[in-house]
Amino acid sequence: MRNFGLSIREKSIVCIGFMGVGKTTVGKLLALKLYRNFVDIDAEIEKEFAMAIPQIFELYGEQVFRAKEKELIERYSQQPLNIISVGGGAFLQKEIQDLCMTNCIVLFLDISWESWKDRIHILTDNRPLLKGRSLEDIKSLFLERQNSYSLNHSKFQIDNFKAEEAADYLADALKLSWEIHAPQPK
Ligand SMILES: Nc1ncnc2c1ncn2[C@@H]1O[C@H](COP(=O)(O)OP(=O)(O)OP(=O)(O)O)[C@@H](O)[C@H]1O
Ligand SMILES: O=C(O)C1=C[C@@H](O)[C@@H](O)[C@H](O)C1
Ligand SMILES: [Mg+2]
Repeated sequence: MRNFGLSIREKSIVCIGFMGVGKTTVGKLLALKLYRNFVDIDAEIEKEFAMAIPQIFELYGEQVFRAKEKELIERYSQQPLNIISVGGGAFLQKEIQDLCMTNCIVLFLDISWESWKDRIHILTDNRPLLKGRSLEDIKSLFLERQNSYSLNHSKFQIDNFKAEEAADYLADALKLSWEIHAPQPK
């Protein structure tokens, strides 16, 4: 699909960041606030395979998962007016970075390691890349991954925000940028 000519207001918004920072939770709330369609790429992958992510990894392997992740992001990133939450590993693929940076507004949701590690107990079950790994190992992954998220249009530090507050913060920032970029009357 070609989307030449989409204005900044029409472009889809993509939430990136490490596993568990709140892309799905905050993205869903943001979509409600902006009256947009919400797409969670992990959930779409699960629908396509009709199974949960840990089973996809186990049965088909990570490469197959990554190929489907790219295919779906390619589709949704070229549509207008979506709020898209991608998985924590999506930006490891350069093609995905390029697709999102070109077609969408990319928001990096960030929290510090100190805040993140308090969440670990609610995350490990559904995330195969966390399961069975030591805290030290996970910290290394957390730090390694930061480089892939450095390509973005805006970064939001959301450590101290509840999900609802984080969504307000993002919505306010987006509305402000849309006002700034609004066409001026002649
Ligand atoms: N702002 C927040 N404050 C506290 N807990 C939060 C916040 N945002 C999300 N959570 C909780 O953290 C957990 C992970 O959130 P979520 O699934 O949205 O992360 P994610 O970034 O989409 O992760 P993934 O990359 O694995 O898809 C959930 O249990 C959610 O309720
Ligand atoms: O960070 C990652 O590599 C992943 C994050 C999750 O959102 C899922 O996409 C999957 O568990 C892999
Ligand atoms: Mg998610």
